[in-house]
Amino acid sequence: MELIEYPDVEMMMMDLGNQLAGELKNCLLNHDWASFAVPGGTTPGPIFDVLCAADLEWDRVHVMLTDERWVPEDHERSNTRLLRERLLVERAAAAKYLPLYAKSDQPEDVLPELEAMLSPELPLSVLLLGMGADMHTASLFPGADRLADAMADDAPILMPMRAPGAPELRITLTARVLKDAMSTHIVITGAEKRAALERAQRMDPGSAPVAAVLQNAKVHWAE
Ligand SMILES: O=C(O)[C@H](O)[C@@H](O)[C@H](O)[C@H](O)COP(=O)(O)O
Repeated sequence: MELIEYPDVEMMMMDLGNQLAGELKNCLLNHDWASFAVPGGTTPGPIFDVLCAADLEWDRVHVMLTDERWVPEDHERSNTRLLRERLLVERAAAAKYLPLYAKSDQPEDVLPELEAMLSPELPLSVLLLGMGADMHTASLFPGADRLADAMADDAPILMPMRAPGAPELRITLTARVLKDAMSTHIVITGAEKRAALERAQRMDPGSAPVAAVLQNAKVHWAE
C-alpha cells in the first residue's frame, strides 16, 4: 500500500481527478477501451467534477460503479444518480455507462444479465474506491449477510448484500474483482477514516473488508 497525503481536500480531489484521467488516457493508448469503476457516496463528487472535463476519448471509456444501492435511478440515494449528475456530463457524457441496477425488487432476479454485461470488462483497468469508518469498501460491509461469499477467491462478479451498516439493499463487485484491477486508488478524508485505515492494516478482511484491497492500492488522504 502507498499512502499519499495532501495539504487539503480540495487539492486532493483536483490532483486525484487528474491522475485518474492520466491513467485512463494511458490505458487507451494500448487498448480499444478502458473499464473504469467508481464509488458512490458523499466523497467522490468533486473528483467527478474534475474528471468530467478531462480531455480524453471518453467514448472508449466504460464507466461502472463499485457498488449500488438497490433503489430507482432517480432516488436521492442512487449512486447512478450521482454519476449522471457529476461524472457523465460535459466531455464524459460520451462514456458508455454500465449500470449495476435494473428494475426489479431484488438484485437476485437480474444477476445473470448484470454479470454477462460486466464480464467482458474485467479485469478493471482503473478502480477508484471509497471507504467507510467501519472499514467497508464498495458494499463489502463488516457483518453483512454474504460477506464471506463475496470475499472468496472463487466468488462470482457481483453479490447482493444486506448489512446492518447499509440503510438499503446493495449490490457490489466482489473482492476478487476488486483485487484483480490493474490500478487501484482509495480516497478517504478526515481523522476518523485515517485511523480506520491504520486499524484495517492489522486486521483480517473478514472483519475489515477494505484490508482485502490494500496491498496494491494507492490510498489518497487529506484531513
Ligand atoms: O454506495 C456507497 O455508499 C459507496 O460506494 C461506498 O462504498 C462508499 O464509498 C463508502 O460508504 C464511503 O462513503 P462516503 O464517501 O459517503 O463516506
